[in-house]
Amino acid sequence: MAQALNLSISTSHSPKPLISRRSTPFATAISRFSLNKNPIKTSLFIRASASDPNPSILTSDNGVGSSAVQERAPFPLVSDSSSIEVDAVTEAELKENGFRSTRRTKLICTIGPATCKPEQLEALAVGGMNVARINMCHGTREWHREVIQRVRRLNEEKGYAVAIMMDTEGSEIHMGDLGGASSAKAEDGEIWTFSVRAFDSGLPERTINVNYDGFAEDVKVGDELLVDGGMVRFEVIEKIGPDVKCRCTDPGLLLPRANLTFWRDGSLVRERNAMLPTISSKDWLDIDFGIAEGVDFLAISFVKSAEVIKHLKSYIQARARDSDISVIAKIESIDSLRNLEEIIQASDGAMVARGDLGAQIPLEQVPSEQQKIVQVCRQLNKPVIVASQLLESMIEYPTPTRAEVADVSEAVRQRADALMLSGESAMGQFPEKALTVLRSVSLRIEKWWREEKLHEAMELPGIASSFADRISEEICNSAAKMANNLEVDAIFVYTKTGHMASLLSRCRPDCPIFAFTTTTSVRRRLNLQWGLIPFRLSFSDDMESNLNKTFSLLKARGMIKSGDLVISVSDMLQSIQVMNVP
Ligand SMILES: Nc1ncnc2c1ncn2[C@@H]1O[C@H](COP(=O)(O)OP(=O)(O)OP(=O)(O)O)[C@@H](O)[C@H]1O
Ligand SMILES: CC(=O)C(=O)O
Ligand SMILES: [K+]
Ligand SMILES: [Mg+2]
Repeated sequence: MAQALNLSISTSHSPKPLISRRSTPFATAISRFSLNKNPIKTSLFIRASASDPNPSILTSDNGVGSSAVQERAPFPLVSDSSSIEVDAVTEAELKENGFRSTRRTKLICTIGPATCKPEQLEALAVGGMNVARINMCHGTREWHREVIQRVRRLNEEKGYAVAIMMDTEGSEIHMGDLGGASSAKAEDGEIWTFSVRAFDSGLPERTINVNYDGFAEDVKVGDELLVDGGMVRFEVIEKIGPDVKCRCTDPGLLLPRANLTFWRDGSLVRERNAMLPTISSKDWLDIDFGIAEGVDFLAISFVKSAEVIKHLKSYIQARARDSDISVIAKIESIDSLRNLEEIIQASDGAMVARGDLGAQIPLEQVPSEQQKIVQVCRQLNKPVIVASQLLESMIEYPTPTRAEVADVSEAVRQRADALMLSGESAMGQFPEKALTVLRSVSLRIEKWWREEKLHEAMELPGIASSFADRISEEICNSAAKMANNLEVDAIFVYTKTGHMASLLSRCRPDCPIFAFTTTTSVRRRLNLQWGLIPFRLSFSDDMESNLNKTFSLLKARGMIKSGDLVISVSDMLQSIQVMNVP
């Protein structure tokens, strides 16, 4: 499709073009209609066939100079509005504040002891949690199953659409669980023992279990031991069989199962943990559990290569034939940075897991890696999550630091798909307040960027692997551009697989995207993607009737009103339609 597309304009019911086969640029044709203040209904049909590989675009405008829309197609008043499903929180938000102010950045909360009760989960759902994350590093499968069931129940009974993400433990080196204590303080100069021994009768004082049997063999006297990427530091002073004696050099709070890395001569010692599998035997059991429980996303810790993702995806496909669990690659190791593009290409999304990433590369390198990962994901059309320490101080305090707010703003400004709370929501004292901060900072920054038109246009390379996909991609790119130029209120997309919705999201248009999809699982998956408002709706191949149905259902619920300008696209009919809500 190297040459200019042929453009013709016709009424949608007359196959005879008004202006035939003229090479008119999109924008010119459209601006003619945008001047018209009568109800507008404009369609661009792109048709391609095997015999005619050059698609022709037919533009229909049955609104110009007449109120043809109402005359021709009176909209049935459907009283049964229950056949459209949307997240109750989004619905309320749309009713109160209209299209423009809906939040585009999605929010994920890690669920832990501070947020696992039904009323706590509901408070997070009301506060805008789009995805609940459970971390298999902590708690039992029973505990996690209970959380999943509570979230499901909330969705069913109260109309939320919270998706579930299960995060694997991965087989990096972790501390044990501190013998039941919720934390332990390590003071400067104290001597602590890190041991691979199993202690039957409780942990001796200042002793930490290590989960990796090779630990005592691998470390050397003089190595630096970093807990949680440097939150606490030790120096190895002596090895006695399975025990490693260390002196605390940077005091701080030790948390159960915190990650451990060791450094020698200023660089990370990775030979040994490079030998550990990305997905441990425990992880495989957890993954089976996740598949059985029907989680929406599997986040894989310490991914090193695309191979492991492909392997896992084929496993999921064999185990859960009808399910479409998305696999999210967590970028948190040196290897994952090295193989970034192929890992992201193989995955359904990625997470910038800054906690462990900051333990593997110098901290000052994390921001540029974050920006790069966000950019690669956007180019490859994969959702991206920015995670860890966004509001770390809110684990203890009710207000964030200015620096934390600046960090959240930067992730929103980069237009990451989603932001994630970890300890802030899992075990912090102010989970709801932390979520409120993410929400209000997202809204404010998104608004500022739209108003000031500050977003730089990102070069979006073609990613389609077939000609049909390429048409979808062109349609979405054009629809998003038109939406910005015409300042429409919303883009509607009718999509069975969610693909067209994600292509639109990738363009990061100024208006929200209403994504109509037929299945609950696709709808929940779209929850992770920037700017999408997912609805479940049964629809047919007849776009005219789909639109009529949608308009009446949404109007009946007060979510749109007459005169709103929308652009609609679908993956059944390759067309772009522009119209006022009748
Ligand atoms: N299910 C849980 N049960 C108990 N504590 C939890 C649970 N989930 C999280 N936490 C607590 O919240 C903290 C932050 O959670 P987070 O998910 O970021 O884990 P993490 O240990 O930092 O590891 P990861 O690198 O996998 O994110 C944990 O260190 C732990 O103390
Ligand atoms: C989220 C996570 O795993 C990390 O930041 O390390
Ligand atoms: K994890
Ligand atoms: Mg991690």
